[in-house]
Amino acid sequence: MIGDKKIGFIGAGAMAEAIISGIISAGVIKSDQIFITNRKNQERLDQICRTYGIPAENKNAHHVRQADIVIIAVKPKDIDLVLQIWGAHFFAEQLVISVAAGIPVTYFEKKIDRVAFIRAMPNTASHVRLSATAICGGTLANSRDLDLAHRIFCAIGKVLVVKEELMDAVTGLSGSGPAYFFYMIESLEQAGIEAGLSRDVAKELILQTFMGAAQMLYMSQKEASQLRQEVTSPGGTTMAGLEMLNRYDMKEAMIQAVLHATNRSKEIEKLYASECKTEE
Ligand SMILES: NC(=O)C1=CN([C@@H]2O[C@H](COP(=O)(O)OP(=O)(O)OC[C@H]3O[C@@H](n4cnc5c(N)ncnc54)[C@H](O)[C@@H]3O)[C@@H](O)[C@H]2O)C=CC1
Ligand SMILES: O=C(O)[C@@H]1CCC=N1
Repeated sequence: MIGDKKIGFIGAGAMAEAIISGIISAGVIKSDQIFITNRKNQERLDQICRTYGIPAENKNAHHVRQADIVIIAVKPKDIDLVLQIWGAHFFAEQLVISVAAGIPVTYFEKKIDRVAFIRAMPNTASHVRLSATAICGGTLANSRDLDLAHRIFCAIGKVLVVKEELMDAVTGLSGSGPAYFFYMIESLEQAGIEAGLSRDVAKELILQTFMGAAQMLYMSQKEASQLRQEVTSPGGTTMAGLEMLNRYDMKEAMIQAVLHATNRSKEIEKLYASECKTEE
């Protein structure tokens, strides 16, 4: 799907691994088309290469620099160092995709003005090709670049092209989203145990219930609220359970979680956007 193009990863952490795992299993790329580098942690690089069949010689910063597409997957705090070290090496025909939360595309463009940048916000479900990814392009990113990014992320889930101003909300909702679900599952596991089930049984029941409910909603024309009502018999067990979720204001907790995460992304963005201005 992306032909013989090479993809280079700067950063070999959780998000890089999720993307690598997804694109290899989707068959969009062969392992030997992937190049990767990581700061300091050689063991981590070795582990990723072993797991995904990436040839040992591809763990090479020089090769990553030569890749057709470079995916920057380091924490926002490490972006500056990456741009310092790598900035001079990016070349005009390259497409650079950043998955860093909160870093505006203009920040990259101010530092390096000859390269097409795309900001992407996937999530770790890329691993299993079920990511929800949003992308937006910088000023030099043309439709061919967006199409290329679209094809990469489409292979590992759903892709939405959004205006950059929406990226913080995307980050707070679906970028961080898997963590909210894992947290709910952790809580439900504990609940199952307190209700008398073993951890294994509780986990199996919850997982199947989540997958079933998600699939039902996905396939149905009905709203979540309607499906919820169909589970809730008057005076029954679900009503008793939901009463507690309302008493402890679970809805408000979820809303605040997403808004707080969105604001955190905005804070990071402001930090970098203001730095762009002072450099003008
Ligand atoms: N983990 C997640 O669920 C998601 C993360 N992201 C974004 O992806 C980026 C990476 O996040 P994670 O993978 O979770 O972080 P991580 O900490 O697991 O991985 C980052 C990796 O980058 C390496 N690194 C740091 N500086 C480097 C440099 N100068 N050159 C090469 N490698 C360097 C670190 O050694 C580390 O292995 C972040 O910007 C985050 O906002 C986006 C969506 C979801
Ligand atoms: O927690 C974070 O900052 C990253 C961005 C989205 C998910 N993880």
